[in-house]
Amino acid sequence: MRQEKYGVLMVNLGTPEAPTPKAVKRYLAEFLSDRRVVDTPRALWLPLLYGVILPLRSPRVAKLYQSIWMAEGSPLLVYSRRQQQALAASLPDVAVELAMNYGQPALPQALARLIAQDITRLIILPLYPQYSCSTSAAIWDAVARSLKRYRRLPSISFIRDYAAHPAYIAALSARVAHVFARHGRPDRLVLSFHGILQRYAEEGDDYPQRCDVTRQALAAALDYPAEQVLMTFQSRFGRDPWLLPATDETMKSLPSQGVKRVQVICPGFAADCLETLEEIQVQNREIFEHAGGSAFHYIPALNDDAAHVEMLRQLVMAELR
Ligand SMILES: C=CC1=C(C)c2cc3[nH]c(cc4nc(cc5[nH]c(cc1n2)c(C)c5CCC(=O)O)C(CCC(=O)O)=C4C)c(C)c3C=C
Ligand SMILES: [Fe+2]
Ligand SMILES: [Fe+2]
Repeated sequence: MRQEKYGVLMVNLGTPEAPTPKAVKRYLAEFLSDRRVVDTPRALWLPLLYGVILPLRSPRVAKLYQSIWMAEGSPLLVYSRRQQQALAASLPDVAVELAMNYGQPALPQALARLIAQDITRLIILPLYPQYSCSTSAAIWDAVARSLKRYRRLPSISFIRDYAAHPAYIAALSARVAHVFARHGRPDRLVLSFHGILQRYAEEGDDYPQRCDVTRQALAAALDYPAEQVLMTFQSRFGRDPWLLPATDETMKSLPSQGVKRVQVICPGFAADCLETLEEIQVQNREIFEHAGGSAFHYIPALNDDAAHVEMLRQLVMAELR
């Protein structure tokens, strides 16, 4: 029997290299050119992207990145690196690489580093707990594209998602229970997930169902009435309908329904980033308070929490058998 050599490729979305309009433009151009993300015909989309969206959006979004930037860099990359280091330490005989699907560290080079170590089994671990065509499948495409240049391929496992994995739910519920203990139980626990186009779900993406699986499992783990755990969708982009209910509209309407105290967690984000630290913790807090809410607590992402790293280790171990 041949000796197996395992390699894990952890992949997240990607983030600009600097909080400047130029770096944000480069990042958005790459990300928003992926057909898995925006599938509008290129002849319509590219003039709009390069002529309107990138020039207007890049300077505005760069300012937002400046407000969350850490001493070591973009939070998404800082936390992802820490996750990679902790996972590598917990799996001593496995090569663990981190890649971003857009920007740095680039996926083709991370994959090349694994292949150079003569791995026989490759485990692709998208850091998206709930599958979506716009994220997880985009990683699948990128890996397949990169592997085209190699003559000898390893065996490959693709971890499609982990929306209801017991260790994921346990890590989330420990995070929430900690905040309950500190601030009391809120009137509603809001789970805000990144949105996608409604049309993608109608065409077969089971992302909203996977988000709901997480919602129900988390409510059960917390022994909390499922109807008091709301699922909302944030970060709307463009004019076509996105999944509903929208996080911002929900925050605007809850206080008038007597919901004055909320706690908000974003279970779809493995690491804190612009979408959680700015859009939720700053913008949505303001919306809620402005509408008459009295207490808004943001519950941080799992980041490099020990329970999160243990969950990632279990996901990988299940593929090693
Ligand atoms: C059509 C556009 C987009 C789709 C579809 C989309 C899906 C999607 N995204 C994430 C996770 C992240 N998105 C992040 C930033 C971000 N997302 C979009 C657009 C779409 N996302 C944009 C334009 C941006 C950049 C910021 C902005 O211009 O508003 C990030 C954060 C990156 C960071 O650097 O901090 C993450 C993470 C998921 C999970 C998802 C579908 C399920
Ligand atoms: Fe996004
Ligand atoms: Fe956003």
